[in-house]
Amino acid sequence: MTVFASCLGHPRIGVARELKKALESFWAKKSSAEALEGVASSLRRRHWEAMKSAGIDFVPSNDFSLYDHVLDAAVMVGAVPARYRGIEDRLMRYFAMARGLQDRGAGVDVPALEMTKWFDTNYHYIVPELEEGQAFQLDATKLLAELEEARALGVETRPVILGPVTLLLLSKVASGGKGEPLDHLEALLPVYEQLLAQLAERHVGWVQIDEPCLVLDLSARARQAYEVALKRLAGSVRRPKILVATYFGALGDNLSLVREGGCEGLHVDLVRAPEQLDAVLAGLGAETVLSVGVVDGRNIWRTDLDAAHGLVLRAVARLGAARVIVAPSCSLLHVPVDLAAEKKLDAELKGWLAFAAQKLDEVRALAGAAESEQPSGVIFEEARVALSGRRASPRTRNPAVRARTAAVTEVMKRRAAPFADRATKQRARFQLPALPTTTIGSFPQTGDVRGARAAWRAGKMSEADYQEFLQAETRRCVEKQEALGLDVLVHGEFERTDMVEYFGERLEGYAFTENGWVQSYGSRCVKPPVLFGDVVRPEAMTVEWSRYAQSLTKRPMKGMLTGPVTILQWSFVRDDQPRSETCLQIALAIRDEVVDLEAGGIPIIQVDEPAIREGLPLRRGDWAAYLQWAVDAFRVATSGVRDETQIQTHMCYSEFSDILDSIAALDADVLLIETSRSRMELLVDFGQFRYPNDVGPGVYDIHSPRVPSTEEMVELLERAAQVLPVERLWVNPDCGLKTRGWPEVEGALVGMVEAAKRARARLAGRAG
Ligand SMILES: Nc1nc2c(c(=O)[nH]1)N[C@@H](CNc1ccc(C(=O)N[C@@H](CCC(=O)N[C@@H](CCC(=O)N[C@@H](CCC(=O)O)C(=O)O)C(=O)O)C(=O)O)cc1)CN2
Ligand code: MET
Ligand SMILES: [Zn+2]
Repeated sequence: MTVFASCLGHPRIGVARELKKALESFWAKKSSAEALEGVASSLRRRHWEAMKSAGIDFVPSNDFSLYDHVLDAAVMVGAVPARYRGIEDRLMRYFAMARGLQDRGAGVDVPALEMTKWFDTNYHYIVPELEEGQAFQLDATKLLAELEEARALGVETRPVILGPVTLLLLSKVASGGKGEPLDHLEALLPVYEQLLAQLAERHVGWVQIDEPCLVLDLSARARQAYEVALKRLAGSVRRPKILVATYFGALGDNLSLVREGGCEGLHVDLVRAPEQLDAVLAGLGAETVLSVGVVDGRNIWRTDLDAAHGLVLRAVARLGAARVIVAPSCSLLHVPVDLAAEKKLDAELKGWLAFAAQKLDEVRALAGAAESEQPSGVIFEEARVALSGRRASPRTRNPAVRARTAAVTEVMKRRAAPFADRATKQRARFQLPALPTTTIGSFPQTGDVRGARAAWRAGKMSEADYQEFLQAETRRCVEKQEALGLDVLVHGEFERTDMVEYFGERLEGYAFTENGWVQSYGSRCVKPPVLFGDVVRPEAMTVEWSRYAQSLTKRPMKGMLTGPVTILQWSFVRDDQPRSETCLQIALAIRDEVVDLEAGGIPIIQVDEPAIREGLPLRRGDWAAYLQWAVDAFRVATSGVRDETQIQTHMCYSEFSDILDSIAALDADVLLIETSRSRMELLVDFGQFRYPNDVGPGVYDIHSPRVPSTEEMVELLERAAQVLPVERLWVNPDCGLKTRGWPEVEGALVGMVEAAKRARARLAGRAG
């Protein structure tokens, strides 16, 4: 009997971001739908063949997506809101849901569906929208086409389907609608039953039904939904075998739901939650197959194969080889494609890493060795050598850094004076008008900027020319902001590729990749830097740029840094010590930078923490511990400055009504947050909570090229002024402007400055 190897999902963007390029070229009308489909299909082929030749027995299909797999699932069940239904062309309709569609000539202007974070990852999914009386209808076109496409290549696949309960739990009810998404379960289930029947008709052996919501704290209602849904799926008359896939955490109490459900297989994440193995083995149905996720699908370290093997062996001992499948912990969507594409990483470090291709080899090796007590073979030997090398390496430990984190005191976590006193001094220093205007930091990363950087990297532009180019961009940006009449300026971040990658490149303890791209949303990718050792800041990272920018203007220039929690969250982080420890090391490096900026004459410093909400543990019971160290890290990073130096912070994805006390505990002088898409709903909570410091509620959405009207922005400011004191309000966009073009940015900012003026006049009576 052999143990099978499986993969829950392959990265889809392509090792050279082929999909990104094809999508953007199609959207820019530079290439046809056929060309896009051609690239997509050759990527699918390449990925299937890679998995096949790695010896993976359960190869997924329908894990590919042109934009997002949750959107694919919404389309598959017919959850297409009315405003898109008139769009005839399938592909146009799909992208309209993903990105909105504006065609002035044709008089079409439909906004996109909302987008939000996929669990605690930096991947974003499209939020399905359910209408009142939502009728579902199966549209299995994509799923079946991919199944047959793989078959034509001689690959038999296990299709991946987002499960019905997770689909509903991730959806929202269209605004103005009543009830909650789970109300639609009864209407939705027949679509899944039909789909299963169609797959049975096509002799599909297994399907993978993803139900990651099974690792969350579930309401009674959601538990009941699982009871109903899993039984209904399992009870379908004709269907393939079902593997229920869970990942990103432990099943906990929800395990019984799966057992009662009666599906043939369960996948569990033993990387995030190895401790759940015993409970799962004890609580599994008598014949259920267990897919053990023992290779980390969320990080890039080479697997400790002996430890992973230990877990597999325990499962085999209990269940027998026939009931065990070896797998990565989750879809490989969250890791880069292939380490072999990295030519510049040093050999030692490279030996510590595994990207998707290498992880598949690890899965295969673990499956092959599942029944031997003492696994041997090259890959096990190499893993042992690499791991012991990594454990012993002086590159990962720096005594000075450790001494410094151990010596962090309570005083280092506190500004010298309370906010009220700081605010008085800062007001006297800056003399800003009421409702001061500012931006979040980045200005458009145009083709020119990226092109210059690419040329410089390729050695086609000299260092001096590149620096001069960046200075000219910065100068132009400062001039524009002055002309627009903004009150607090920024330098524009032209020297940065990605905010986190930029800091990773300047800190010791970090490595960075050439091709380590991971999809963030749609065609947008990030290259998370690799944090492998203790973090040291060898020299100032941003001071020269900020000083240069400040030298160009009399208005206050904001220094622009990324906070420790976000740097941690958006990097691939070492797994050999607690994240809290690593975060504190980063915090100290940022603290030094903050202090250097102040010494360099920068009066206001923004320390962004957009990922603080994303890092929140999936289970509520784990929140307090996380929030404690995350808030502490931010405070360590920002408390080294004088009262007169203003600390701002920025957060997008601002669903933090339930962590407002922690947001307040950051004690930033000014908090610039995303609020425009929720029409300031969040601020009501801020008002009720009596959020003590200054707030800049974003007055326009930067995710769309649409230029908002001035009146719209005035209205939002008036709403904000109803719940918070006018004298503590700032005026700013929702987030940075790097993904936008200059024309729309200028249009929007002209309007924003004007909106602030009008709001000042209207609200003058109320300002203290
Ligand atoms: N890390 C991170 N996570 C985040 C965010 C973020 O800003 N950073 N924002 C939120 C939303 N997520 C986002 C993720 C990515 C991008 C984004 O714009 N990514 C860029 C890549 C940015 C980058 O690193 N670009 C490099 C490489 C650019 C490139 O492709 N160069 C071309 C040539 C340049 C040209 O001529 O176009 C090439 O090498 O072929 C650079 O600027 O140098 C993209 O996909 O397009 C935006 C938002 C949440 N998560
Ligand atoms: C994703 S938050 C971005 C903050 C950063 N300062 C910027 O403007 O781009
Ligand atoms: Zn942001």
